[in-house]
Amino acid sequence: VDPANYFKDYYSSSVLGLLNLFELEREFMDNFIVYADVLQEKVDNLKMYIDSLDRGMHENHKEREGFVSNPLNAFGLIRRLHQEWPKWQNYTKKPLGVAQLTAMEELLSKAPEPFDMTESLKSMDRIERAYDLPASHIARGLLQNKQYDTQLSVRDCLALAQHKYESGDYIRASMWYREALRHSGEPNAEIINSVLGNPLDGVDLQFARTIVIRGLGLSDHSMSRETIHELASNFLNQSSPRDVKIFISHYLRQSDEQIGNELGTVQTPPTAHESGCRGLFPKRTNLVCRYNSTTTPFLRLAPLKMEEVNHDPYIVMYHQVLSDREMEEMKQLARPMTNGMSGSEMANLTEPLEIVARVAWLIEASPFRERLNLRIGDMTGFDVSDFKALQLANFGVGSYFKAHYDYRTERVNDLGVTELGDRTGSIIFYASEVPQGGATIFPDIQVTVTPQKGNSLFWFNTFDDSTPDPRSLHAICPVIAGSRWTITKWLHQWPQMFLKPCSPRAGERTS
Ligand SMILES: O=C(O)CCC(=O)C(=O)O
Ligand SMILES: [Fe+2]
Repeated sequence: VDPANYFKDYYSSSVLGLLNLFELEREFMDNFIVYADVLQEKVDNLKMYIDSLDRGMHENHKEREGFVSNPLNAFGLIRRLHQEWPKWQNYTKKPLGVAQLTAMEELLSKAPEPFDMTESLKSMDRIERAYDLPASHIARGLLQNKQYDTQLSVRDCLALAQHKYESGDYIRASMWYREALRHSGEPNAEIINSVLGNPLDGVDLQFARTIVIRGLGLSDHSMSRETIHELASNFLNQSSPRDVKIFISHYLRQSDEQIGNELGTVQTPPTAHESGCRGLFPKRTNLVCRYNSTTTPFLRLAPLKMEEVNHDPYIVMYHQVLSDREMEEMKQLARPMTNGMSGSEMANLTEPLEIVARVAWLIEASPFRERLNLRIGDMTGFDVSDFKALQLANFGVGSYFKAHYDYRTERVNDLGVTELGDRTGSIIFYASEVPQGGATIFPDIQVTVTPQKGNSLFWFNTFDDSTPDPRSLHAICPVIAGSRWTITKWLHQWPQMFLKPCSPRAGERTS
């Protein structure tokens, strides 16, 4: 596949793509403003001419007769209509801002396609669910405990409501319809709606339908989707618009009374995965920080600050092992990045992706790569000289990596590195701050690791006897805000033969 086709026109999965879109909108607005100015100038000119005429009011017949009886007025009248007005009429017809109109059309041909729109709806949904954020908070710019000074518009809320409705999530759909109706509306809504259409047209009916479907679904689990939708349609067909309004306001009053409930939006207990992302795992105690000055001779000179994250399986965080300069260097090397799929493959996906992020492999030697590999060797004691490539990843807003194992599975076999043996250990460098979300979690052992810029996380995926340790299951929670950069390296089994000899698993030791 031509790398140019990877993800080429899709903006939604990375901050880099969104920056391009931000530029696109700015350029569009620049042209829009010039176009509006040109129009304004024309309006000003037309008014100026009218003002300059000073023909007088001439309210009644007698006054008008007096006016045309004056030879100067009569002459002027004839000459104007013969000579001037045709020219002004021509002026009104003159095409305006043609260059801007063309530019705007060209810019819009690069606007996000439906696929991008769907992806960003899915991203919002992922964030909403993973962190159980109430629609009322999101709409007002409150994400977890952080208040942003941005709000969603009525149209934003409705697009989200419609998406939930279409994906069969009637609980969240009703929350979002509710937010749309509760919205105070935008200034100049009347003028804007005259162009865009009134966003609230038909919303009452759609909201009522959602509430009815939701109610029916909750009350009788045996009913099929078709039956539920049919019953809802029958009910609504018998209702007048007034009935619908009353029905909705009754529902709103009722759910206002449950507003205290809003924080626990959907009343199902969180999965281990969700608990991890929400930071709900029990706090660890007996873990320690220490300096590692023994792995290699180098560390006797420059000891590393290590924080034990988990004893068994062993997980450790190294503090401040990547400099700001190196992080910048890495981002330069990371272009162009792909998600490994072509746009049309992405668009035809029916299953959720395992990973939504941009990834690049550093295959070519560079001083940066050699330096990092040396450091990894120093930190972990692993020999990485047989597999020098580094993986760079950028996770944009809403991006995630679903729970997976790094040891040999179908997925890893595909990568053709199996001759080096299994991925005994994994190490990642957090190369950016992630303001919200994007934790690395190990749901089975209840470990959540918050990315900290410049730090590095190392863990074992296999037992000492090199068999897979399923407790190494891990995932990346959806990024809520920020751009998450990482460098990943898998540490393979065979090159470690003499550095980390296999030993029997603790439970199997016979003596
Ligand atoms: O970036 C992370 O936190 C983990 C990355 C990971 O699991 C992987 O690349 O296999
Ligand atoms: Fe992984």
